[in-house]
Amino acid sequence: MTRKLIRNGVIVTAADTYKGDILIENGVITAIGLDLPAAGAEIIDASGCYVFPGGVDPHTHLDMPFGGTVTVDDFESGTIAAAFGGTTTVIDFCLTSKGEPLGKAVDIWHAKSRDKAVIDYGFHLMVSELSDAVLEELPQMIENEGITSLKVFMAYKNTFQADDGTLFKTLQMAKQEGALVMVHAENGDVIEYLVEQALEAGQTDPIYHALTRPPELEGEATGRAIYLTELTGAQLYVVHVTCAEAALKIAEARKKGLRIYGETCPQYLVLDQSYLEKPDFEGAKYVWSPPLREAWNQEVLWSALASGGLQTLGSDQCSFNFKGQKELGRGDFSKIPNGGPTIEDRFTLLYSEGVEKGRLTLNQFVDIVSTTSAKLFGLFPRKGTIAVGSDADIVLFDPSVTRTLSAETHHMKVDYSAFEGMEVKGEPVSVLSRGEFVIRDKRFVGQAGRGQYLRRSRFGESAASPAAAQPSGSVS
Ligand SMILES: NC(=O)NCCC(=O)O
Ligand SMILES: [Zn+2]
Ligand SMILES: [Zn+2]
Repeated sequence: MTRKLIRNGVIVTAADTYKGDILIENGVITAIGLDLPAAGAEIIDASGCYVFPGGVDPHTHLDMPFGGTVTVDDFESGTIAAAFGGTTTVIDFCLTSKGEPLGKAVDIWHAKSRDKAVIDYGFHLMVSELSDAVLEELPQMIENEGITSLKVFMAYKNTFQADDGTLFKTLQMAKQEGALVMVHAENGDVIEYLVEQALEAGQTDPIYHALTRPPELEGEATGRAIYLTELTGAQLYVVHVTCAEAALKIAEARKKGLRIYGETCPQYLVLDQSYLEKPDFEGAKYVWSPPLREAWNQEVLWSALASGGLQTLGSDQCSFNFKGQKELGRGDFSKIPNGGPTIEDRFTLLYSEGVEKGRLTLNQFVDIVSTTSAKLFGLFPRKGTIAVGSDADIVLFDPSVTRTLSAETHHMKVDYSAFEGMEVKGEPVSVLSRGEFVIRDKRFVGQAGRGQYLRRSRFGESAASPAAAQPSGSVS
C-alpha cells in the first residue's frame, strides 16, 4: 500500500475553501481532516499553497491531422505540458473519416495515446455523417468505449462540416443514448463564400481570417444548434465560444431551462483580433476558428463565466509551429492551419486573470477549470474534486509566484507561445495524478504511458450512483 499525506495547505473545491490534511492510499483520497495521523505515510508539505483538484481540460487536439499537416504536440509532449500547467485529465477529439468504421478511428486514437499519455485521458467522437453503419456503431462506442460525447462541426466546409440533418439526427440519437452533443458553431457555408470573395479581392493576410468569420456567423450557428436541441429535447455543449452574439444565445437558452452548456478558451479571454495584424506574417500565430474578436468581447465572456452563462474553459490545444506549418498560409490566409498552443497555460491564466483580478472567486475558478467539465463529461466524482473516494489528482499551487509566459520556458514542443511576455500570478509547484507525482517541485517525474484511458458515464449519470439513478441536476 502506498500512502501519502498532504499537510498544511488550503484545500479548495468548487464548493469550499478550508484548511485540512489529505490522506491518499493507493492513488485514492481516503481521508480529509485536521491533523490526520501520519501512520507511515510520506508527508507532503503544502505550506503556502492552494491544494486544488487537478484541472480537467475538456477540449484538446493532440497528434491531430488538420489543414494538410499534423499538430506538433502529441499525447506525450501535450500531456507533459498539461501536467506542468496543473491539468490531470484531458478529453481529446477522435477524428473519424466518412465511410470508415468508427471503431477504426477509435483504434487509431488509442494507438496515438496508449504509450504516450502521462495523465488520464478520454475521447470525444466526431460525427460527420450518419449512415446506417454509423447509426448501428455509435451506441456500441458509447456503451463499450465509454465515449459519451459526440462532436459535430458546423464549419470547415468540404472537410469536417456536417449538415443540419446530420446534427439533428445526432441530437436525436444522443437524447436516446444519454450522450452530450458538442458543436463547433460557425456557419461554414457562408464563411466559405466570404473567404472566396476575399481571396478574389487579393485580401490574403492573416487578418482576413478573422474578417471572413464575423461574430454574427457564430451567433447564428449557435442559435440554430440550440433550436435543434430544443426540438429534440437533447443536451448541447457549444465549444470555444468567442463573442457576445454566441454567449448571449447560450445564456438565454439556459434561462429557459434548456440543457445548453458553453465553453470558452483562454485565448478569447486575453487576446484580441488586433494580434492577427502583427507584421511579418506573425499574425498567423493567432489564427483560431472561430477567430479572436474585438477586445470588448473579453469582458462579456468573463462575466458569462462568473454568472453561469458559460460553464467551462477548454484549452482547444491544437499547436502548429510557426516555421513550416503556420507558414503554409503565406499568401493565402485560408491555408494557415487553425489553432494554437494553450494546454499548459489554461489553468494559470484562469487563476491569474480570473481570481487575482477579482473576476472569479477561488471556488468559481475550480468549478470552471475542473469540476463542471468532470460532471458534464461523466467523470465526476472520480475526477474534478477533492473528496473521499476521488482519484488523488491534486495540484499544489503557489499563488505568490509572479512569472512571465514564454516559449523559452514552456514544455510544449511548439516553437512559439501565444502568450509570449504575459506576466501571470501563480504556478503549479507539484502535481499528482492518482496519487503519483508527475510534477514534483516544478520538475517532470512522470512516465509516458502511465496515463489511463477513461471510460466515461453517460450524460446525467453519476459515476458514484447506480446507472441512470442520478438526475442530471448534479450539473447546473
Ligand atoms: N479551433 C481551432 O482553430 N483549431 C482546432 C480545431 C477546432 O476546434 O475547430
Ligand atoms: Zn472547433
Ligand atoms: Zn478544437
